[in-house]
Amino acid sequence: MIKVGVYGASGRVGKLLLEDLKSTPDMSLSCVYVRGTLDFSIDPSVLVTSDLKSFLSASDIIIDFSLPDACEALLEQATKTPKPLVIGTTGLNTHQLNLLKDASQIMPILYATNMSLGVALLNKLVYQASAALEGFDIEIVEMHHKHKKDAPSGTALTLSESAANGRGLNIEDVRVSGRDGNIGERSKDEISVMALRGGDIVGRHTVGFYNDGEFIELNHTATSRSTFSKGAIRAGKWLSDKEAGLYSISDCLEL
Ligand SMILES: NC(=O)C1=CN([C@@H]2O[C@H](COP(=O)(O)OP(=O)(O)OC[C@H]3O[C@@H](n4cnc5c(N)ncnc54)[C@H](OP(=O)(O)O)[C@@H]3O)[C@@H](O)[C@H]2O)C=CC1
Ligand SMILES: O=C(O)C1=N[C@H](C(=O)O)C[C@H](O)C1
Repeated sequence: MIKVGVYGASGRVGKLLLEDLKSTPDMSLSCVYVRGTLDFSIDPSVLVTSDLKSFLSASDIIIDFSLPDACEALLEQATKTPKPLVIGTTGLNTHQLNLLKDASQIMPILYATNMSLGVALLNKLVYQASAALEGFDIEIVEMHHKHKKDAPSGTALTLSESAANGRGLNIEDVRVSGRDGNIGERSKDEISVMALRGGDIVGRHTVGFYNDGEFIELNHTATSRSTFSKGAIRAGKWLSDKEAGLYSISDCLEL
């Protein structure tokens, strides 16, 4: 039985992880980290703690869906108490991403901005389309619920990297994240990533390739947040016996 610790357990995805783990063979919830008081009931066998060291020690693997600063604290403690980590938190800054990479030298870490099978495939398709559709303008639009804090979404940023890689470009050189005012014509290589927020949209990503006379749009829509929690649990099972290293969702899905 793989003992799972959930970080961000009171959140939208965290709560689903607790539910989904109940029906997952070979895995059980061992521990949740909470910084305040728990406002829902939980099996008394599960350790509820606000001490990161105890949290890590009580689990065989950790699944994290929290916020960037919380993820940073987890990574810092994990370097002293290493465990396989499935990280789903988005909006990490450069320092936090570097911390994650460094930590992966001493423990296996699977970092995915989107845990769904569909988006993992979409990234491959975007890379191929970007390489094949020379001269087409690439524009990415993402839509999420009004509570989402980071923008653009981690998924959209990863998709923009796939698109840039398909063209042999560095995304940092070509990404545009907003247009307003008398900005002039679109430049040839720019890849725009635009964020819309509203209501309860779980997650929608469209990558468009636009040319004179035709365009193609590749779209993925998550209709249930369970897609992410189930995907993270699948990733955790896969990661539990891996060597230290940084893994992607494509590694886990063998895409
Ligand atoms: N990779 C993927 O497939 C997906 C990634 N995400 C990402 O996962 C993250 C969580 O999303 P979501 O569940 O919607 O967010 P929520 O805001 O609903 O949940 C955030 C969780 O993190 C906890 N948290 C916040 N700050 C801290 C802190 N400083 N220390 C400890 N815990 C903290 C919150 O606890 P508290 O109750 O105490 O505030 C809460 O449990 C986001 O970054 C989101 O973008 C979301 C969906 C899919
Ligand atoms: O915050 C969310 O909800 C989501 N966040 C992830 C992201 O930033 O890409 C994944 C998913 O789209 C939902």
